[in-house]
Amino acid sequence: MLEVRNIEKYYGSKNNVTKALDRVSFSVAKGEFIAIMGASGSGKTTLLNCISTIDTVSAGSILLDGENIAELPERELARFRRERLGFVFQDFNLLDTLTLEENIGLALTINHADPQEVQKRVREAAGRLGIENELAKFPYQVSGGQKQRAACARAMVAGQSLILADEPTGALDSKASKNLLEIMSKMNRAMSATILMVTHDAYSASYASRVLFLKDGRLFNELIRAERTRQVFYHEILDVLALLGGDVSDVI
Ligand SMILES: Nc1ncnc2c1ncn2[C@@H]1O[C@H](COP(=O)(O)OP(=O)(O)OP(=O)(O)O)[C@@H](O)[C@H]1O
Repeated sequence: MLEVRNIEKYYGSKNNVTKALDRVSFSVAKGEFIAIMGASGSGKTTLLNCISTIDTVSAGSILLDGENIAELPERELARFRRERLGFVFQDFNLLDTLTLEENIGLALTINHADPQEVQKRVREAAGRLGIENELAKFPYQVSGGQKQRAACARAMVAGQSLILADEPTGALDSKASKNLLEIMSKMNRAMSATILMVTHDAYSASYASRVLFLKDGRLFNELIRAERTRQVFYHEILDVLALLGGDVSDVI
């Protein structure tokens, strides 16, 4: 469903060019849970920003459900993001003046969905994520973990094809992180949600079904979990990170 073909991304001008992505190619099947890892500056966020249409590629193409997103006209980008992509960011990105219920249903409301249908879908998603009793509250009235679960509900409530998560556990303590990762892997297994998650944390990555490693803007390696337990997979991820170099204490 997602095909990244030979993408390159340069920043800067003539005399001062940074090659952030260098001929990166991979594809993602529906229902995969993919983690993208790599040292600081390896291009993870740039890759996610290009896929989310927040940034544009310098060369190559990105196809989502067969559609080349680089060719989408500017005026269609907002709708494309709202309808096809779900976002989960480190800092939650919920609107402070809306309740969790309103936040989760925002994309549907903007699309003029029937209010009763919005309410039904929001409650269903909230129920799956265990925040059905928090819906009337504002973001400042709930915990970080609950905020992030609301962000996950928002990311899937409109039937978005792809959930993009950038360091989703970055602002959570270890208990809330574990809880969120279990929820994400449940969304992935039970609802076939397709998830692409950037993380520098091996523990978070061990919940994915496949891990892509970036080094200096290039794909360096990939690991597939297959039937291995999460614990075994976690140790394999640490081994690749050690190979990648850099400070291991920086990545666990
Ligand atoms: N807007 C920009 N202008 C110029 N250079 C940039 C810009 N954004 C990123 N870069 C450069 O591109 C490279 C990749 O950056 P990117 O943010 O994608 O890395 P990352 O792997 O997400 O790092 P981190 O883990 O620290 O967030 C880096 O060398 C960075 O300095």
